[in-house]
Amino acid sequence: MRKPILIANWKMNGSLHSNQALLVRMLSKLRPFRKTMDMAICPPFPYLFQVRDLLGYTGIALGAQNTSRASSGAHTGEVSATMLQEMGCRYVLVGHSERRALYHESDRDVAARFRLVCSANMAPVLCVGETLEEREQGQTMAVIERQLRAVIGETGMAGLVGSIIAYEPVWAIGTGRTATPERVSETHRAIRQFLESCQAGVGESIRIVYGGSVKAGNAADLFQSPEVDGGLIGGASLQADEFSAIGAALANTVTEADSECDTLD
Ligand SMILES: O=C(CO)COP(=O)(O)O
Repeated sequence: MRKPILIANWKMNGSLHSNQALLVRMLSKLRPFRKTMDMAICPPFPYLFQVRDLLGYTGIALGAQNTSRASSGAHTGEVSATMLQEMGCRYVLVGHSERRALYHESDRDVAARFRLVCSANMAPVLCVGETLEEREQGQTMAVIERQLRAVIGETGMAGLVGSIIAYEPVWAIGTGRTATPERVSETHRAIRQFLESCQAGVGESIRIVYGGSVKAGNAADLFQSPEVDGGLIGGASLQADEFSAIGAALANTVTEADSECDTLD
């Protein structure tokens, strides 16, 4: 069984003061879901230390929003994967569509970052997804397969094991528009089938989460498909009540039998 995971991507938001207030409120609300799912918070780099301290022993993991494609050296302004690992990060987002579009990260750049995150013993969260234009041209899976192949070319299928894929249709990010639950489910299934065709077992075991305008009001519908293993949440992760309601919706998808297995673990 794939354990659900809920990831907060704060993007370039927050302050020392607001992070503290948000987390104090959020952590108590997320506490009941700790056994049922994995959770992670990805703040901007300068707040990693603060958030790590506030997360303490809650069982909620720390994540980063990106890393350098170089491992060390003369790369002013960059942050390496080993530094993030040293700071206590367990997850690192790679290939977010905002990085691809606004900072011109190519598939090869993303693949290099992915490899470095794996080498530093963290789990990459590989963001994939199509633009509206690509979707309208029926290119969704061609785009996603190209994005996946770049990573497979860099690490082989071994790199995918233990990583997470986030399906984030670009047109759904921060727009209030979500893909329909059916469409999300179909795309996640197609991603699994593609990975299974590359190596049996990988597609079925990998966690695929959905991101793009997930809110408390649509989370239950989006998470109802067994193909959807959780969410990567942007705007709604900046509001404690909204984010914890999304957590509750995800927790509700875990059957009693599953949670008994978890308790036995
Ligand atoms: O980009 C996202 C998460 O990485 C999604 O952002 P929103 O939830 O704000 O649409």
